[in-house]
Amino acid sequence: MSKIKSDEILALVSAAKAGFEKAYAPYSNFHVGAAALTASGKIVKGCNVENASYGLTVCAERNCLAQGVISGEQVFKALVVYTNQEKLTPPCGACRQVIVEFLAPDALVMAVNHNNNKKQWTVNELLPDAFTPKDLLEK
Ligand SMILES: O=c1ccn([C@H]2C[C@H](O)[C@@H](CO)O2)c(=O)[nH]1
Ligand SMILES: [Zn+2]
Repeated sequence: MSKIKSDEILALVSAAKAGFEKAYAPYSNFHVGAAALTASGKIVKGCNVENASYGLTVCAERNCLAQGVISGEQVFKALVVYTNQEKLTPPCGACRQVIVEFLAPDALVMAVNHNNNKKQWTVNELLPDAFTPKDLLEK
């Protein structure tokens, strides 16, 4: 597991909570925020954005990483997911694949809730034997 400073974790949790406050989830009423620490030390955030055409919903984690890419960042050191659920929210399968694209296998992914309960994984624990950009290089 790559080491992230405790003040960076605090800042990530606070940004993920700010993302959570912006969630657009009128259909599920399941609000999610996410924040990521970029390789250059910036923090980007996201929230889930649902749609009347339910399948078009985009999770907080993917919106967060897309926001990072839009702001010029393509490498992230950690990702935090914030919900107000007693049971901590792990990234869904689609998000795990996108996380693998932009975070190293030993990077930190953490779920946190309104009670400050926390659970953490490495990227590799969330999606072992992932299909990655490297798999595209083989002929
Ligand atoms: O890790 C997760 C899990 C779910 N959701 C969203 C998708 C949908 O809007 C709602 C319920 O699945 O929560 C996320 O944003 N991240
Ligand atoms: Zn997801």
